[in-house]
Amino acid sequence: MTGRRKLIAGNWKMNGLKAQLGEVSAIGELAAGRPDIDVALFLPATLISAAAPLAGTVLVGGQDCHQEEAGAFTGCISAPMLLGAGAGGTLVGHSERRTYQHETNADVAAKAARASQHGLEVVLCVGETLDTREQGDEAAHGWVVDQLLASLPEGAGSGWLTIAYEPVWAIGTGKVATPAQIAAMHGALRDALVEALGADGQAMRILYGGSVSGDNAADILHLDNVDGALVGGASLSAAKFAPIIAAA
Ligand SMILES: O=C(CO)COP(=O)(O)O
Repeated sequence: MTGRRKLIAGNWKMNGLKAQLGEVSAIGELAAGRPDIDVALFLPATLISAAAPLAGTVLVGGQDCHQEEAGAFTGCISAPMLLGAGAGGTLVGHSERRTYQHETNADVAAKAARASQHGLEVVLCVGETLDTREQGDEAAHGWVVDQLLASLPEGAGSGWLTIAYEPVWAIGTGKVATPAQIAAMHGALRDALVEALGADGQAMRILYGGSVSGDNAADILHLDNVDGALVGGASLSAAKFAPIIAAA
């Protein structure tokens, strides 16, 4: 036993209208049946205030927050706004934001620090592209460890921060990393966290994400140093999310 509670988290990305709120209630019911694990849903900001009262014990979060407290940043959402809408957490550094919004490691660290100042739980995402993976496992480990260390906020702590390893080539592609690839990367990330944070690095959760489904969840969730999953497509419906929660 590691002492780390499993976290099964869904990321709805740019999906979800009010008509889908029934899925949040249904996922809340699934979570009520598993008090031994944590369940979270990272929803579009437009749904947070309506979803929070329906979610039961599920932590409802945003998918990004701006590093500044407030100001002239049209279209952006601040940590206090997420909190005010009823969120208990946020993702930062998802590869889609690193790619399409050009977020840097320094941005990601600043976003995480700001979110934690406001008491939000944070899931910080890292992961390599196919080009990097094709340079070999050692190169991929080194690259992702460097990305993690450069994205870690000041005062990183296992009480509020979770890491998610999401290989970019496995996101939305149906190409899940092999159990051996996942175990090796999570081991490398664990070693880096322990070196950077000591005992707290041992206590910090590391999730896997990338084409997780009911079919592969059990094989992934029982690997050493895999403390849960960050699930995209299969979190959009309670029916598809249920077997992943059951596998935890
Ligand atoms: O990016 C992901 C979760 O943040 C993974 O998405 P998929 O599960 O759809 O591959």
